[in-house]
Amino acid sequence: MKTIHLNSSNFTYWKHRSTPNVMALGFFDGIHNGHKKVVKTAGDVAKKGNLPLAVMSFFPHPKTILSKGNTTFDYLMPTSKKASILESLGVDTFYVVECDKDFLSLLPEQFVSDYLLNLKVVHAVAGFDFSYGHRATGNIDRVKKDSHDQIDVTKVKKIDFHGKKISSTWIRELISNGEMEQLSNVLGRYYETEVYWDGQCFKLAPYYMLPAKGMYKVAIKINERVQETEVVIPKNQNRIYLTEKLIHRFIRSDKVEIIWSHQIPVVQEIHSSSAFTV
Ligand SMILES: Cc1cc2nc3c(=O)[nH]c(=O)nc-3n(C[C@H](O)[C@H](O)[C@H](O)COP(=O)(O)O)c2cc1C
Ligand SMILES: Nc1ncnc2c1ncn2[C@@H]1O[C@H](COP(=O)(O)OP(=O)(O)OP(=O)(O)O)[C@@H](O)[C@H]1O
Repeated sequence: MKTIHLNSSNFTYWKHRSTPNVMALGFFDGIHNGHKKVVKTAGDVAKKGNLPLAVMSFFPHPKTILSKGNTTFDYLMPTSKKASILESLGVDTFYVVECDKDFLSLLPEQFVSDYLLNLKVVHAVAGFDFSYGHRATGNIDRVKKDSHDQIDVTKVKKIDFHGKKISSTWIRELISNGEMEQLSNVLGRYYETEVYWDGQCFKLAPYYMLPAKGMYKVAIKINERVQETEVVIPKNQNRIYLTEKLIHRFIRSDKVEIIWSHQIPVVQEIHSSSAFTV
């Protein structure tokens, strides 16, 4: 899979290199079951038409631009992690459009002509609630008309869990409440974060979300070796402490992933001093 970071300076270059394709549209933070359905639907259309499968996402998230940096935005995963999951879903080209004020000001019809038609999209796939264009007034039903019938569309129906729409927003809420077990049901897999060892504890790599303070059952993956253990996140600290000495000695450069299983109820207040370190 090729990941292409599109911006106003390189757009013409990539436009000339694009070929007719089927494209799935959306931000896709966390790649939950709803997102997977959208990408798989686009994949089926691509296969039928013998066309490559593309995904278009944006960075940073439109909300960070619209709030003029006034609200913090918790990403579920960095673009690189999104890319590796999309690759596993059979995506050929992953476009990440640089999101800025000018991009967000595009009228829906401009977005269709400048981005979709120019990148030779012949079929666009998005969920029932995908919005785009100035004041978010564009929707997938408009794409066909705005492209003068050059782009066919498929709108994916709502994927829910026990009646509630699966969304990145809901997943963020579950993480900030430490509801990791429920989160795995909604996400369709365990939440995974990359972390790094600072000599005493783990710190979260950028663009991942730290669960609420508490004790958690996790699996720690180091260079493909997986070990189950428990970790503690103390109050008001962006740190993750081990509760037992692990045989493995972490090196600062180790690529470590934490796979979050569930929260363990604890009676007393958790302080960092109560957490052992290796
Ligand atoms: C070209 C383009 C222009 C957009 N302009 C706006 C805008 O003016 N106002 C807005 O609230 N959202 C705008 N959005 C954001 C989308 O409506 C939507 O919120 C975004 O794609 C992220 O999806 P999500 O909020 O479902 O995660 C725009 C998106 C695109 C692709
Ligand atoms: N539960 C769902 N069922 C069907 N389609 C979905 C679902 N969730 C998202 N999509 C679609 O997947 C694409 C990417 O969605 P987007 O990133 O906006 O996700 P989201 O989970 O709704 O995010 P947020 O909670 O931030 O609004 C869009 O086309 C969107 O319509």
